[in-house]
Amino acid sequence: MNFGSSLKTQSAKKAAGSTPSAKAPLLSGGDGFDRSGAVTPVGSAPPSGISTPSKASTKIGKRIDVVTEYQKRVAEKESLNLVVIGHVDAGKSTLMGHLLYLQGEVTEKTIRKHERDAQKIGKASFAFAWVLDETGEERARGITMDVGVTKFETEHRRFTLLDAPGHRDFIPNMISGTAQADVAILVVDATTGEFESGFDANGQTKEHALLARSLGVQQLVVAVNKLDVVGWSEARFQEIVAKLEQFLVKDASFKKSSLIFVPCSGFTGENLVRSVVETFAWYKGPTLIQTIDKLDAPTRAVEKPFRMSVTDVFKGTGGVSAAGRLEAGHIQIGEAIMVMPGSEMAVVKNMEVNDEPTRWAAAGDSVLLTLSGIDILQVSTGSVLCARDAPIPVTTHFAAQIVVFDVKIPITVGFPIIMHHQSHNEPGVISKLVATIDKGTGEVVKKNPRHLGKNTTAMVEIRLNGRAIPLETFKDSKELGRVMLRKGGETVAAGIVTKILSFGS
Ligand SMILES: Nc1nc2c(ncn2[C@@H]2O[C@H](COP(=O)(O)OP(=O)(O)OP(=O)(O)O)[C@@H](O)[C@H]2O)c(=O)[nH]1
Repeated sequence: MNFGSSLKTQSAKKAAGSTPSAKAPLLSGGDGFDRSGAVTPVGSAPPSGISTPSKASTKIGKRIDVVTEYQKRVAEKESLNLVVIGHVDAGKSTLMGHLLYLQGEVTEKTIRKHERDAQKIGKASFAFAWVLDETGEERARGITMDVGVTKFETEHRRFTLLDAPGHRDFIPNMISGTAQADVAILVVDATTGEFESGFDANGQTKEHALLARSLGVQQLVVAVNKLDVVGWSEARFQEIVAKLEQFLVKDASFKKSSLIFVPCSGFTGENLVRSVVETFAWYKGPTLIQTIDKLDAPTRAVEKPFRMSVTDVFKGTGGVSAAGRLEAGHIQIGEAIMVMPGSEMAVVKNMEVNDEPTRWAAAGDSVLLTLSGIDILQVSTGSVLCARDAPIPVTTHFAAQIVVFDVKIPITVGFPIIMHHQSHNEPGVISKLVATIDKGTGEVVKKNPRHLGKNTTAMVEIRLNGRAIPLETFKDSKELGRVMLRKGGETVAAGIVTKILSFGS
């Protein structure tokens, strides 16, 4: 069984660093889910030891009208979750580390220290990447493994930045990170031969772009990076734009109007915040920072029942700390919530959004909650925290509409898969091929097909082999109703959940 990745905010990293063995999956020796069978009926009183909102031991204060507060906050500045994706070594961490430095989020002193330390281990060129690649192993290997989470602001937007790993071994982490994102920067290396190897069948450029689109990312900024290596060549930039645009529009279904190509160098900093190199004068468009400052924030499901998918759990001061993103609804200190699977109750004792203490959070926010009245074994990466009167369904059997990727072997009944959903990845099978569908009209082309080939859209049923996981239909939740199907380290299909066929607890 695999638990997928954990996304770590800076506070989560600090706390997890101080108690490394406290992460739920490690402590539980399994999945961390309660298998005692203890199920609390919806709407009933929480088990003893758990405070209801009115009796909570924590200082609750006045109840906040979160929807009004949220609207005020949005009017001031929109918040967006931004994931940085792309082939291994395309320069994702360097680009974003440099951008954070130029935006004043990282001090000169820190960069100089990274430069000295990186030089000592023969990796001088990684100084900016170390802003985001914080672990010893990531620095020693010169690759991102976990998804680094940090925050920064532009003139009109607040960003939560997710730096995804490019190496194919860490695609589950990349999926987990991208599932949290509203918009993406796809970084490609313009170096001769490097763009091509990232773009070919074994490269991650195409797979990351397809995954991002399938996970709901609609706006994509393509950073055509390392242009310093090719003498700021306009011809090279245009060549890459032409190849990528065709793929992104035709195969990955991005709207042409939602794609923006920005030439730059993450290493020299050219065109991140400003443009100074004379040989680059052919480019008259916006800088990277101007581009992302104009990205649109999606409409958030603030008024739907509360849902938060947990990406990291650790023992914090004063309770169990759960990091993740609010997919829907809102939450405030003192409120009781339900953890699914397991139907365990807990009370929100404290919270942080983007490392700042706060009293409330709403859909779209990356949050760190401190929960009281619950054991760490009952919450794990992949759990969904819910409104206690509207818990998320938990299932091992569901129907989905899928799009088949570039598969070598056609999909047949019994086809084994690893299903990725948020931070979960669970083994299962495609248990039924219901029908093939016309992608354009949605009409059934063929009932009970015997196999599904490349680019087919189809209705299928999926059965998980093990535990039940929290899942919603796409109709109920655009965020929690998407799945990715992988096999042998390759993505074979992406889909949306259309019907839950069995219910667990
Ligand atoms: N010349 C040049 N080198 C760059 C540029 N951007 C990154 N590099 C170098 O490329 C190497 C890889 O950079 P990273 O930022 O670690 O790449 P990454 O895409 O984050 O790598 P993964 O997360 O492991 O996939 C480092 O040696 C960087 O210094 C650039 O714009 N120009």
